[in-house]
Amino acid sequence: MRYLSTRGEAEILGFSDVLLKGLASDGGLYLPESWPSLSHAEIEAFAGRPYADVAEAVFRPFVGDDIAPAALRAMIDEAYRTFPHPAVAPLVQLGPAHFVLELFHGPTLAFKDVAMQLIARLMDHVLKERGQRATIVGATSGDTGGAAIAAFAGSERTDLFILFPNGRVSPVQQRQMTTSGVDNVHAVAVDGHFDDCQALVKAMFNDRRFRDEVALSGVNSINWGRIMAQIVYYFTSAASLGAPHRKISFTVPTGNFGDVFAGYAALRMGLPVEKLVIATNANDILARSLATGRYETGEVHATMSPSMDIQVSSNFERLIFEASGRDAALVRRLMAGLSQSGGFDLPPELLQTMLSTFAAGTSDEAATAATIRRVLEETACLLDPHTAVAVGVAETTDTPPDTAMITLATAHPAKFPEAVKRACGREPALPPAHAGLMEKAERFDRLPAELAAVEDYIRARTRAATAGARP
Ligand SMILES: Cc1ncc(COP(=O)(O)O)c(C=O)c1O
Ligand SMILES: N[C@@H](CCOP(=O)(O)O)C(=O)O
Repeated sequence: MRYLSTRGEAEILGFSDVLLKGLASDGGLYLPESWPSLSHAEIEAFAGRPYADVAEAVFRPFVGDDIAPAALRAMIDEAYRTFPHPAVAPLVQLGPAHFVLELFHGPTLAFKDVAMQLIARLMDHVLKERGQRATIVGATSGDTGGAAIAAFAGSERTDLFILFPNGRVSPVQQRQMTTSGVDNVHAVAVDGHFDDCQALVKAMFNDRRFRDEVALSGVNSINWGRIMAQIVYYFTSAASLGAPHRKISFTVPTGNFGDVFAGYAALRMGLPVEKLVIATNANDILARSLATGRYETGEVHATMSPSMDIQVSSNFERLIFEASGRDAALVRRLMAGLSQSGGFDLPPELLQTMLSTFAAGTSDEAATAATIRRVLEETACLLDPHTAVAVGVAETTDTPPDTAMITLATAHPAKFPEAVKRACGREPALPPAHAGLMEKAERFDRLPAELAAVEDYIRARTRAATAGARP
């Protein structure tokens, strides 16, 4: 499989190069040249199969010949053995036709583990085969950082730098990033919000000299590998509820648009999906864009679902590319508008195409707290605030009676104990495997949201600059 950039001006690459590269050299995001397709018979046969079997079937066409089948399978098995739940991503029934897909059974209790456990292994494998090292940077609003640190901690071939917004992540999220105690991991508290961290990461990729000097790589969902890994659970969950013969919709709590774009990718691969419902908190840029056709960034609001406190939703660019019939010139024009004036208008026919697949809704703070309270009373299920945003939106979305709704549960409630307690009076405890996290000593540095300061910091600490860096 070959991959091309949404902006149409970067070199076309194979899977391993795309994995290491992260962002395309023209500032765009990589997508497969064509969508592999799975037949209805193949999808039906996923029901009841081990998660790793489905993952292998989904990844194979994307990986192509770049990684030997046995090595790929071994990495998949290892990655999903880190999930103590035998189903990896189990479904829990909330109502007659409403199910919650629990994606938080991995090492850091958030859905990011599903992809991160795999791509850390894939990257290490490719780097080892090539005899290279890489410097990995990531921006986080709380969960990507912890998941990346858990996945890359101790890796011989990578140095990992995670930028998180100072004071804007939950205490559990912060400890997951600052207590690893390993030398190849650097947690950095940036004076700003998530969008500043993400802008710094993109600016580092666009600084060619720096990028080459430190052999830069990225693990945010701008990296195609992240999206690929997240496609699997759309297939496992839908098949277990009767797809392709039963109608299924998904509601996805959304920030950077990576997770819901993985659902769109599953649809493009042949999974029949009625609707993909985008659920946002008060940072409702995506819901507003679909309602008005105007994508307009504004103030970031701090909410009880901090991982979704995002305005610049990177993967929306991938959807613009796909829904416009792969019009790279349009993507370039809209993205130029975004950087020049903070917004752009979606052409009306593009908006209509998006609306044929997507719907969107917003849950404000009061509604989210009420959802946590009500679901606990009615089902004894304790939701984290991100999942509660999505459950609230799913319940207010028009769903035909013959359609099952799957809402993605993206984090364990114990990552946000204060917010959950405020909402329903019950403070969720961390699972036993995480006992002691809050007592561990923290190690992190604090930096201004300035490119030069962050680049100097990384330069001084990366080992890729000195040994076998990628050319
Ligand atoms: C718990 C949680 N839910 C939802 C999201 C939104 O996912 P995405 O950015 O892929 O839209 C994130 C982070 O982005 C998250 O950490
Ligand atoms: N919510 C994320 C933000 C980064 O998103 P990503 O999926 O692009 O890595 C987080 O928790 O860090």
